[in-house]
Amino acid sequence: MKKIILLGYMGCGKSTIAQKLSGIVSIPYVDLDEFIEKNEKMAIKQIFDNYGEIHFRKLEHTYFLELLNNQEEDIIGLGGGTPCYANNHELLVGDNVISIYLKASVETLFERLVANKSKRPLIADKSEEEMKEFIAKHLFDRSPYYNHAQYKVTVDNKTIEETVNDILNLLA
Ligand SMILES: Nc1ncnc2c1ncn2[C@@H]1O[C@H](COP(=O)(O)OP(=O)(O)O)[C@@H](O)[C@H]1O
Ligand SMILES: O=C(O)C1=C[C@@H](OP(=O)(O)O)[C@@H](O)[C@H](O)C1
Ligand SMILES: [Mg+2]
Repeated sequence: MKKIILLGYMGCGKSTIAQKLSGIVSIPYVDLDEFIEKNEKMAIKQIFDNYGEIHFRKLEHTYFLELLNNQEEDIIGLGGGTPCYANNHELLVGDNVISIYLKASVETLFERLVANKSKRPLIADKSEEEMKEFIAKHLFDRSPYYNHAQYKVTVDNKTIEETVNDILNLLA
């Protein structure tokens, strides 16, 4: 079976949608960040704080490759930065994967991230004011990587169920 890969900016819903989709189609899922945390026995924030982002990006690449090659989970929720480092974007194309960019506007991302920033080292220390500008610039920089995905699903103003339905429609 092909691996279904969900990607997109922090807060677009990768972890939430991967879990929900998995429950509906009865295909096991794995969240790359959770997989890293479990294997490294450390929270993502701690990995950043203790060893720095470059170390995290190396781990992220290694564990992403491991997940692509395992036979266990066929739905993978990536971290927001995964496609943007270590040529990981090249792994989003090809016959063995179905890659889906969950596309969200700056407004949607901001709304979801203000309430959920503490575990995300890139924004944890930013004020609300700083965050909006940061997200806008960062999303612009990262979009070329996200656009390598084979499919795109817009998530603005959609419930979790509606986004999952859109994904099911494109998989059908
Ligand atoms: N319609 C929605 N779809 C997905 N997530 C949503 C939605 N509405 C609110 N959220 C919330 O947005 C937050 C970010 O979602 P998360 O799955 O952690 O994103 P990601 O893994 O892409 O960073 C979560 O707290 C989630 O509950
Ligand atoms: O965008 C990023 O660079 C990151 C996104 C996070 O995942 P989520 O997108 O699930 O928050 C996590 O991998 C880490 O904090 C770095
Ligand atoms: Mg996530």
